[in-house]
Amino acid sequence: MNPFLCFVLQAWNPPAACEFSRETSRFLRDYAVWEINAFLWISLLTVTYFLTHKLFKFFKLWNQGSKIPGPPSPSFYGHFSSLSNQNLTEVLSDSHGEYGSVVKLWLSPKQLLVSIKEPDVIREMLWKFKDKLPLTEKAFDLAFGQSTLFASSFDKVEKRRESLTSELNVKLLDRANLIPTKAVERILAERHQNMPKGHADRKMASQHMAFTLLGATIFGDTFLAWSKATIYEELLMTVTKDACFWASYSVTPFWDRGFWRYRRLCTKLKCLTKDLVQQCSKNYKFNGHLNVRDEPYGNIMGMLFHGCLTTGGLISNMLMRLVTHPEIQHKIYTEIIMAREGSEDKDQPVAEKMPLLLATIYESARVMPAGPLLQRCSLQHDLRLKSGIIVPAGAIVVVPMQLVQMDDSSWGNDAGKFNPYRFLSETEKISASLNKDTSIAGHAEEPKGQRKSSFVLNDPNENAAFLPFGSGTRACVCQKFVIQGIASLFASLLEQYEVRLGTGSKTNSKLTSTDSISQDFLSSELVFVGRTS
Ligand code: HEM
Repeated sequence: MNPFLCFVLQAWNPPAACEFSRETSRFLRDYAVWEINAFLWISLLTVTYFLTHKLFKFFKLWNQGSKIPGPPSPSFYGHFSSLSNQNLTEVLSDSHGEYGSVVKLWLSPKQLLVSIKEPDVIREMLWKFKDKLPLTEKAFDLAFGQSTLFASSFDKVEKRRESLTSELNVKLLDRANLIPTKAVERILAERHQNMPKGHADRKMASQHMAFTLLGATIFGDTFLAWSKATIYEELLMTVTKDACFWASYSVTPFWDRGFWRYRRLCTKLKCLTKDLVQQCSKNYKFNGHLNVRDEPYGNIMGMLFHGCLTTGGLISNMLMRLVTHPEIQHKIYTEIIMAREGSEDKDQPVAEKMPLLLATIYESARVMPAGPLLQRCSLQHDLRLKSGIIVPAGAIVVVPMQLVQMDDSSWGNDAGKFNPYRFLSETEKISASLNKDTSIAGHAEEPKGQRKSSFVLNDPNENAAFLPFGSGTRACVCQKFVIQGIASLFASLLEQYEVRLGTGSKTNSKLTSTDSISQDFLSSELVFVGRTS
């Protein structure tokens, strides 16, 4: 009989009180032993289930991973140690060369990396795989707080992605066209103040331009008058620089003083963001992205960080290409002047009328993508690709951007050269009066005096290997908006200034050709020479 029932029945027999107290203590002891045993059994079963499940997942990953082609693991710990010495893109390039378009590498016994190089398989994967690596979400959460835009799981970001896409690409697109003029004026005025001779460090100047451009477009004119913008920019960059480091701890390092110092900087950044939003809401009626009642500040800070880093990178790369290809810079300038003359509203350049400028932006994004890899993972399910390869749940799937965007089979023999004309189609018109030479270095010149070549811009996304903004379910929501903003920025900038390389700039001595896309500037000082001076 159940000991508890015995206890209840005996409690109804008052004469046996002494016997009863002995019985009671025995009962309580038995009951405690019984409870402890039950608890131990349940714990044992739970731990066994948990470990078996982990072991099962581990063997499944090994089994399915071993069916994907790739170099053999140098040790039980995988390729990770060799990757730290060698560049990951180089290792992937060698592996793809030897094992085909889908290859695997073991990063650790439990971490499988699958790299895909074939554009059609990449498109398929980027549509099917909807989750991103949890580490990215952890870093964003730590630095900026909860975000519904940069979370790992697609379910968490789906709704906010949709609303932001329509907001940015419709309502803010007009502003992206208008604001840059004011932003550029502000940027150049600041630069004149700080550097009277027009000199500027390329990377710093690009980051600042991106920050001002994004801030002014997202927050309106008030941003340009905000007194704390400089501190905010510095703090944003400091906080984001260390986010991945602190997020890489599997147990939050509460014992580390550095961690608490970092947390204090994050709180300061959040306070400044609140201040900015409050300042701006006095002048604008915000909905969607700045309606802080239902929008976490994490989204705003995350957008500013990602936007500044990527847009700054693209602006910097554009400047580098323009100074090393002055003939293209000159042609873009001519294009801007012609677009201005043809436009009814002289203050508003129309980006569509500047195909060469747009093509130069696309080509700059192709030759130097914002990051080395596009990453995805499937948190729950295995995924079968059309080729028959099964990518097990939990594997990290990557696209090596440099390899895909420089591949001869997708871009032709000149894939390794900077050539914006690859995004343009030529339409020939006979013209005796206009006699402009539209060729660039490496292109056949046309007989002068008879023809005028004009160009139309092709849709760069027609080429499946064009991926600077990603593709598929988690693609960047701002492609249209960013391209428009950068085109307007450069239209204003190049109309007023010619950009040249400063005398203090040092290029990588191993690479001498100006056509080499991998040419790197160890330090690059730019000079902005006023067109009217
Ligand atoms: C030159 C500028 C930019 C580049 C090159 C760029 C590039 C990218 C890339 C490569 C991704 C990942 C796509 C993928 O995995 O398929 C991404 C995601 C994203 N981008 Fe951008 N981006 C730029 C600017 C911006 C700006 C200005 C904003 C917003 C203000 C923005 C918002 C986002 C968002 C919200 C995502 C996350 C989408 C998700 O996880 O679902 N991007 N971007």
